[in-house]
Amino acid sequence: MKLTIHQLGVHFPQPDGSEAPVLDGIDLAIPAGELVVLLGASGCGKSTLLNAIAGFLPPTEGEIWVEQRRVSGPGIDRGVVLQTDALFPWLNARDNVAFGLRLRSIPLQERHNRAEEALALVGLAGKGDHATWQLSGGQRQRVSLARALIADPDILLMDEPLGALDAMTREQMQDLVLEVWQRTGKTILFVTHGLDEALYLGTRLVVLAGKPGRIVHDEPLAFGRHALEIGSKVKSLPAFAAARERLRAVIFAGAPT
Ligand SMILES: Nc1ncnc2c1ncn2[C@@H]1O[C@H](COP(=O)(O)OP(=O)(O)OP(=O)(O)O)[C@@H](O)[C@H]1O
Repeated sequence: MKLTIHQLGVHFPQPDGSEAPVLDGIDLAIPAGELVVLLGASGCGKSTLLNAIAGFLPPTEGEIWVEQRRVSGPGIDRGVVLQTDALFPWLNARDNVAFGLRLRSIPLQERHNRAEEALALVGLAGKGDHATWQLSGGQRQRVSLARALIADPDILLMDEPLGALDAMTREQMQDLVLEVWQRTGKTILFVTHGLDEALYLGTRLVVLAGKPGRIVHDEPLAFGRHALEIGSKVKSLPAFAAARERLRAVIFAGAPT
């Protein structure tokens, strides 16, 4: 589903009664099926942008559209995965995944079946009965991803979902994100601090910088599609290293290009 952001601005009220602009003049059109990575220095407003798209935060200015529907709050067309998994410790993996369906009064057997399907999609087939404490950090994030996928949202919003994982698990999870993206065709907006991660995953890189945050760079990427064929060897390609060096300069300069 196409996501369109038009002249988005977000201001936060300050203790002295003034308003601090955090995002300004954000224009972004994301066609269906893209995997857009959003990169930028800490505090430039990446999470704020994601929260506004999720409908958790009303924009001060501008509009957000999913196809022809204007975003005015959270909706099942947008699934969210955050850095901390926020699983319910009193529920097993399957019931954590199925929780949203329970709220929508979907019958037990259907909830169960759909949760098992979602768990299989993230590589956790047969782990539905596991308690959350039996799961590793990577498995917990897989459950979070399954929980976001179970409602079959058109758009997945992922805010540093791999940020708390160790390096090896993080690499495995990057491959999982690519696999899920390929298998489901979802439109994904993926926030990260990691330039290598951004290059490895994205079909497009959007860089946010400044205070208030603005889009200072936007370019298509091809490594993610290539990684689906040759895996992490993509990271050893000279073109990958060259892109990393060029984009590092763009990001550190924080300057419009
Ligand atoms: N609810 C809030 N009220 C006031 N200011 C806020 C609020 N939420 C975020 N901010 C401020 O808005 C700015 C952007 O925060 P945001 O979390 O969106 O940045 P970020 O790019 O995601 O940072 P990081 O990479 O560190 O997660 C920061 O200066 C932050 O302190």
